[in-house]
Amino acid sequence: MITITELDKHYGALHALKSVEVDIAPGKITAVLGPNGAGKTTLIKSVLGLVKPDSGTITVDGTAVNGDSDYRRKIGYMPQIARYPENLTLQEIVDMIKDIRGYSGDSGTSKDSSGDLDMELWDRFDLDTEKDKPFRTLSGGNRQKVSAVLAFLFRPKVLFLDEPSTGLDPVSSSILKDKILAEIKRGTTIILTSHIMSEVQELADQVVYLLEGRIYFELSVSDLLADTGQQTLERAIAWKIGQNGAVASRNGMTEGYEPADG
Ligand SMILES: Nc1ncnc2c1ncn2[C@@H]1O[C@H](COP(=O)(O)OP(=O)(O)OP(=O)(O)O)[C@@H](O)[C@H]1O
Repeated sequence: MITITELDKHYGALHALKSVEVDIAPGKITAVLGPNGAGKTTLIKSVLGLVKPDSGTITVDGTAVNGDSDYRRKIGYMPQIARYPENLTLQEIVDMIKDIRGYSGDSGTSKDSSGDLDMELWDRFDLDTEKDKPFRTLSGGNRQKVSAVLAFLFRPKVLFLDEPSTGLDPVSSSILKDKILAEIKRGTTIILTSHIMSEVQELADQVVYLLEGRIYFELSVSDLLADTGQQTLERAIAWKIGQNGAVASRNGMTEGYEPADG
């Protein structure tokens, strides 16, 4: 579904992505993991066309990202921090996004008549009660909910969720997880980042682990648990990083270290 080859990105002197190669399988949940500053958001934003890589190629569903902006219509994106015009109400923000995407007419939300739009999260988060509030007055969690609604709204084929549960209460976070799992049944391809390993273990099929801008390993969650003999993803990753890290330092490698196969 998404193929990334030899992707490189510098921010000034900082080498944020180093010859990154990834193949994201269709219809699965892939978690892009790694420590703070590893390059996860840069990688995701490169696929979204929000960051311009120095070199390399990205194709989404067969379309080269640089050559065609229409591929973005297939993509939903829930950013790490939701930023929308602060003075618009929640309803106005949804209407604005619908306008931009060429949906007209019905200004309703949960009662959208076209049926093309997915308002399930709007209803489940009970956002009708918040719809007339300006965005600047919303709590952090409610901002996240708006962001989640907009990511799913146009029934995208590919969904990017950057730390989706941050700021959500447990009930809302469960609602969002149910929605993510339901989308997978519909055949959507989902890429998420998270620092909550229990959440990743619950949701993800595949893990792509980035370290200092490089792919450190790419494995299925089940293989990662089996290979490391650990019960939890958190322990499995700590084990793998510890083991590979020890090998790397024994060999005097850090910056240019190539991880062991799998
Ligand atoms: N616009 C920018 N200008 C300069 N440096 C940037 C910019 N965006 C990111 N960086 C740097 O690039 C590196 C990778 O950042 P990125 O946000 O991709 O990391 P991340 O893995 O998503 O981190 P986190 O887990 O903290 O969200 C970091 O060192 C960051 O400071």
